[in-house]
Amino acid sequence: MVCTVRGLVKTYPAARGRRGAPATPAVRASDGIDLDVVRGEVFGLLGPNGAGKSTLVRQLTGLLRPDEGRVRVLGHDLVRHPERAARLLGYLGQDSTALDELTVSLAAETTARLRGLETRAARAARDAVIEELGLGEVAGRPLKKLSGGQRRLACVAAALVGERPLLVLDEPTSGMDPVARRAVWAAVDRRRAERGVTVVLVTHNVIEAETVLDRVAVLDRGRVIACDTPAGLKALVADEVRLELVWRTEPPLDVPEVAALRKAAEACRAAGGSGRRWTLRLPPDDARAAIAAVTGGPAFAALDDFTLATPSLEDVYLALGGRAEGADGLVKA
Ligand SMILES: Nc1ncnc2c1ncn2[C@@H]1O[C@H](COP(=O)(O)OP(=O)(O)OP(=O)(O)O)[C@@H](O)[C@H]1O
Repeated sequence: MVCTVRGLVKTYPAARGRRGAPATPAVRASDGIDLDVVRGEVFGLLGPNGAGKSTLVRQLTGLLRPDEGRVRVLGHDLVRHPERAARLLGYLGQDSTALDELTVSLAAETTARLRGLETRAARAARDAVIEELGLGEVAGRPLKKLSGGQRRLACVAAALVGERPLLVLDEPTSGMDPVARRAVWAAVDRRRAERGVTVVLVTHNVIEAETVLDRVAVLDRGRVIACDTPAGLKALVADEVRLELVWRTEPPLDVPEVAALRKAAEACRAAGGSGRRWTLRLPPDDARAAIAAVTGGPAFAALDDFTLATPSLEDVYLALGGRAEGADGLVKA
């Protein structure tokens, strides 16, 4: 086992409001979390904004001390010895400004040196990761002068450089274009395949979650509400399909079938079932009947588009009772 978490509890204390700002209540951001991550797997943490994902990974990396519970990484107790984390894992936080003044090249080289590589080895590792992530053109520029996506990519390069048996990446691809995202996932996958590196990954992006992750823990309000393979999680909602309807302007609610569907759309409001775009989760037969109703009758003129899809992790998340406002974040990211 690379990483074991038992009974993890972390409460951020209440804060008094200052200068007219409202007081904030205490938040139990980790509420009794148990997790086991095995060697060589890409383990995802999925959940809405504020679910407690970053709080969890910051405790996994020794940066935040839990109130209760145990964190063991590669045999080390990181609650008692948080300083050991730096030797064991490569961490990419949500916003990393520490490297801002350095050039991409120096950021990678310095990190490699800090991880114990000799000068020559550090330079070789630097060149390899810059090439691997397609950063060659911007290698000589300081991070603070790069675009958001390039900057993030440079931080990924620094997180990956050197040989760490565990990588903890908090939304590594946020703000990146598809080419950069693909390069990051390929780099992660290569480390897993060639070196047996284990990866713990926070992501909002459901598509990514389905393609790169071996297992996923779904977090909600500081608790793990499900943990399985993407396929295993999807089996939870296998008897449903997702129907999306897009209306040209206002939905024709005077058509009885449409008015009836609105109720189902509101039940799925979390996924955007209001306004012009409706998302419905229905048993296959009901979805077929709904399509017949909106494409065959007077509603058709008002319909712009529709799609029918098998369930995604997002549907699983909703079926598990995830919060409405969070699901949006899951889809967009
Ligand atoms: N330093 C802090 N002080 C007080 N409360 C905090 C602090 N950091 C996080 N929180 C609260 O703890 C909860 C969990 O936050 P956390 O950042 O772990 O969530 P997250 O799942 O990573 O969210 P996101 O997807 O938005 O990054 C939230 O309610 C948040 O407001």
